[in-house]
Amino acid sequence: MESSEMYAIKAVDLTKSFGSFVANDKLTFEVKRGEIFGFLGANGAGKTTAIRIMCGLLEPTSGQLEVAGFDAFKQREKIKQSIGYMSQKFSMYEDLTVAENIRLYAGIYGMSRKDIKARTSRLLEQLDMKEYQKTLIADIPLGWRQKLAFSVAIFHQPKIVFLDEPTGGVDPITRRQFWDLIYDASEQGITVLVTTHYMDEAEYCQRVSIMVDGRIAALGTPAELKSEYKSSSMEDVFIRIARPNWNNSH
Ligand SMILES: Nc1ncnc2c1ncn2[C@@H]1O[C@H](COP(=O)(O)OP(=O)(O)OP(=O)(O)O)[C@@H](O)[C@H]1O
Repeated sequence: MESSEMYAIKAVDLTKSFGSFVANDKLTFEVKRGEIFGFLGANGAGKTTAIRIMCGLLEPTSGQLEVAGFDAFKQREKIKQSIGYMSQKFSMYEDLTVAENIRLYAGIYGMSRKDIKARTSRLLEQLDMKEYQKTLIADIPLGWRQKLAFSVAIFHQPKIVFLDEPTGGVDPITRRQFWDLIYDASEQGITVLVTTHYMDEAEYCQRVSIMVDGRIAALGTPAELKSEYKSSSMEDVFIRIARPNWNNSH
């Protein structure tokens, strides 16, 4: 495969089958370094499977994939060391405090105690959460939890962070604040691949792909896709591509 210096992720005909079922069908796409890439698709389209492969957790069936310069068939451990991951479904341990969660995750990611201490206090200041460091995660609001979970996922300064529906269930203002953190991370050079069901968030991405039934049906900047599908919003683009029968049945 061509050198992937400028790409954080490069997939060519990436395929994953479970028996005779093809969950990812010849995905070909690239994510540039530092890019904020939206990975969209209806439920069951195959996003989570692709993310698990890109995180080095699942071996692809065929095709080619490089993540952070490493081969997804042969160097899965190296990939795991180069990435961060956050999902709304599971993010922080509720029965540990804010500071304990940060220490736990940073330790898992192999950071030294000295670095953890110095950076924990900086992080809590940035998030305006210093006075909550001894508060149990269960006792802080969901939106704060998610901002903290994102900060923890990039605490070890990975090359790429994967966000699987990171803002599910939070209000629009908190979601906007969450996106400020995403932009900060991207400015620091961290590549962000994010899935979301909120189409206002799709507009915040630099480029998006839309998966339908295991295939990438569309890929481009939000402006390009709106123009291509003669739509005024990403919501409209998404409905046209991902739910072709939606207009007929509603
Ligand atoms: N281990 C597995 N064995 C068999 N089929 C699987 C397995 N994992 C996923 N699938 C199937 O692959 C398809 C894609 O699932 P996937 O979770 O990747 O979709 P998704 O786009 O992430 O959807 P969601 O947004 O609901 O998580 C589904 O039909 C699912 O049932």
